[in-house]
Amino acid sequence: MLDAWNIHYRYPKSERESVSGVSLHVRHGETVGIFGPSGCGKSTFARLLAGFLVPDSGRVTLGGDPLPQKGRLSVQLLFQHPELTVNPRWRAGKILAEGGDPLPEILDALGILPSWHRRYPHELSGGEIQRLAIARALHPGTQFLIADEMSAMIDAITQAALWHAVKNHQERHQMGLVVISHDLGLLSKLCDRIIDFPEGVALACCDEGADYGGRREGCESVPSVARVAKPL
Ligand SMILES: Nc1ncnc2c1ncn2[C@@H]1O[C@H](COP(=O)(O)OP(=O)(O)OP(=O)(O)O)[C@@H](O)[C@H]1O
Repeated sequence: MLDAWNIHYRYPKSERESVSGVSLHVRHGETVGIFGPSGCGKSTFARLLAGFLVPDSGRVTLGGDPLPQKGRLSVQLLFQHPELTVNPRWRAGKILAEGGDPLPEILDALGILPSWHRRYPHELSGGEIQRLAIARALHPGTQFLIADEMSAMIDAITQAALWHAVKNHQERHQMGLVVISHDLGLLSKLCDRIIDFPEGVALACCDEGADYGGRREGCESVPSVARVAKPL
């Protein structure tokens, strides 16, 4: 499991906490959606969950141990703006190889063409760079993937193809998936459960035909998602 235990985090120049007492527990093979208003700390929490930031208090564990500091990251994070996560001086082939040899079926599923390999990021579209970032992140060694507004800037058809590739990989490798999005429709299609951030209560049960009009009403509380003690 990937576990966040009562996480608190305040940015050095900020007077208030951006994440305040959040806990989350994600199982292998499970997809958890995170939904919440702008500025409530979702992206900060994603960075904490992936080990990009270190909590002021609380802890993140993977299989009960602290997140590994060395080697290939077992928890991968994808952002809305993939161009910020690739080295602009590297060709696409080198970017892809950064995460180990990319799986041919992943390249195929994501529609990554061999002709892209010699191009620099500025010679690719935003959607094409996002495909590189996804291919780099999807590796048999990736136990958990955190997708922070990964497909927000992508057209609906490409978005569907990318999520299809991610979900196929998840099924094959029992990867845990955390999806952060403002799009409740997308979350309802992808996720086993959705939580309302930062309160941490179950927003909806993702049964087929679930009615999101009722929001919190009628949803079972999810014991693995603790309530936040203090709202932001
Ligand atoms: N580097 C930073 N330094 C100081 N404060 C920051 C920094 N990054 C984010 N914040 C603040 O932390 C709070 C949470 O930001 P965060 O980006 O995590 O929210 P979010 O829920 O992901 O928002 P959105 O849905 O708009 O992407 C905000 O008040 C933001 O201004």
